[in-house]
Amino acid sequence: MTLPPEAYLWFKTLHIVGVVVWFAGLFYLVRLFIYHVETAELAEDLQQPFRDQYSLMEKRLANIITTPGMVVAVSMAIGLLVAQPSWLQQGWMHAKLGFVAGLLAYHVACYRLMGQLQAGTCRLSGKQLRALNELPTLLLVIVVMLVVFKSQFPTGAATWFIVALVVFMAASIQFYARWRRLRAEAQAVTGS
Ligand code: HEM
Repeated sequence: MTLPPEAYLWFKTLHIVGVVVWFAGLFYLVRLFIYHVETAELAEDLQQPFRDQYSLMEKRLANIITTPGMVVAVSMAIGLLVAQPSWLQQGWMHAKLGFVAGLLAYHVACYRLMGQLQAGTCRLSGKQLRALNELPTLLLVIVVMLVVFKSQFPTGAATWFIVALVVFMAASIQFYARWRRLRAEAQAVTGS
């Protein structure tokens, strides 16, 4: 079967739309997990109602936005490879597929975490979840660089860029954790 020439551009359009929806879902999902674990800081009588609400929001976000986004992104990517199989002979595509496998593993891990949160068995802290939430950002940057630069991937500059990004993310998480601790201490002193 020969595909019409514009099929490739349709696959690419829908691939990019799928990727945007998938990432929007992944970013917001782990943010909800953070709010979910931090319900432990609320007054006793508020904890369960908030947990129930976050569980519902997580389930809907994962099943109605995140997973459908992933299915569109991956199925359109398969369409792109069928329309142009020569991509599969290029090194940058092998690297991209490796990072996408990592992203799929992250997607599965989010579902496992969601189950643990709903069962009340999640042992991760808000700070650990904030660090986890940075992982898809790194994968996004690397995959977009691969697909844009392709065989001209600037390995040296890209490595420095990724290292700077990781340092910036780690520092932001540490500063935010410290700010939260100081704010909690100040509130305990003033009783507000
Ligand atoms: C299932 C795995 C994937 C495969 C097999 C795949 C394959 C492809 C192919 C063949 C193209 C067309 C390249 C071109 O025409 O220049 C493309 C474009 C693109 N992909 Fe993917 N992709 C996958 C997953 C992803 C993911 C997870 C992201 C985002 C993190 C992503 C981001 C993009 C972007 C932004 C473009 C447009 C690049 C451009 O037109 O310059 N892809 N992809």
